[in-house]
Amino acid sequence: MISNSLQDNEIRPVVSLRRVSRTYGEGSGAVIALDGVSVDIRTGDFTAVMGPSGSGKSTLMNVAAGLDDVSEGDVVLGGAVLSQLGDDARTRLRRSQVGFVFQAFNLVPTLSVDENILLPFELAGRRVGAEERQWIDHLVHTLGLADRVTHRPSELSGGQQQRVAIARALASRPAVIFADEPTGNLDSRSSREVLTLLRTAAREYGQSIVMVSHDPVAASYADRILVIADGRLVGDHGPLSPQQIADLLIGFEVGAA
Ligand SMILES: Nc1ncnc2c1ncn2[C@@H]1O[C@H](COP(=O)(O)OP(=O)(O)OP(=O)(O)O)[C@@H](O)[C@H]1O
Repeated sequence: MISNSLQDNEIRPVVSLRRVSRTYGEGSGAVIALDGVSVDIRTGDFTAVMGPSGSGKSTLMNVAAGLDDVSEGDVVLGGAVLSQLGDDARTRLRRSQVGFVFQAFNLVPTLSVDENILLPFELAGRRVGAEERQWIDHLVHTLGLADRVTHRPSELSGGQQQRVAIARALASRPAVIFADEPTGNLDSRSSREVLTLLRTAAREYGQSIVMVSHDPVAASYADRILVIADGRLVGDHGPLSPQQIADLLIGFEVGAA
């Protein structure tokens, strides 16, 4: 059963989806990627979004982050209804409220580690204040990147590159970070480091994180696990073990067949 998360937590959710549908294409070729999804993403939670391939996970992330439009329903991010904002206002809101971590790291190859981490400030046309600089230095140290700040991404391991991407996402303290398969390209040791880091960011810094993943081990680090199948929200769980998550997903793969 899907719990009513508003009752579970009195703090305002960081993102709310209200009866959100997203259809791609038209007529007989139309694909319903999301079908009437309502969910509150709780502030300070590390939330995993799971489901079979093609179930709508990336679409959910893209509409929740304001990267894609909804066909029906509303997304409320940082107190604003995204569909009521023009493109510029939405871009500004995204820059100030949202951080991203992707499987492909998305670091700028010609910039150093430090410059990559500062990129969101550059894009927002903001100067880094003294307190922010302290926070970034703290992140760089905590993430074991202190002796790498002048290096280029190509000089780092995959795990180190992903840590830079996470430092960049955390640097401006966005309201929410969306991570799409953040450990997809990493070996198991680097994956564990990155997942521990995301969990620590939620627990110690109150950072809200939404992670899309196929991997039951990755999702076992989360506080909450949402399961999507055929564009619908079909499960909403507290922390589970990798085995419990794998069993859940097998149920949906079989159910969908
Ligand atoms: N731009 C698009 N145009 C047409 N169809 C799309 C588009 N984006 C997604 N879809 C379709 O919408 C459905 C949901 O796709 P989505 O990428 O959200 O699934 P997913 O759960 O993230 O899949 P995967 O785990 O394989 O990445 C799929 O059937 C997909 O083919």
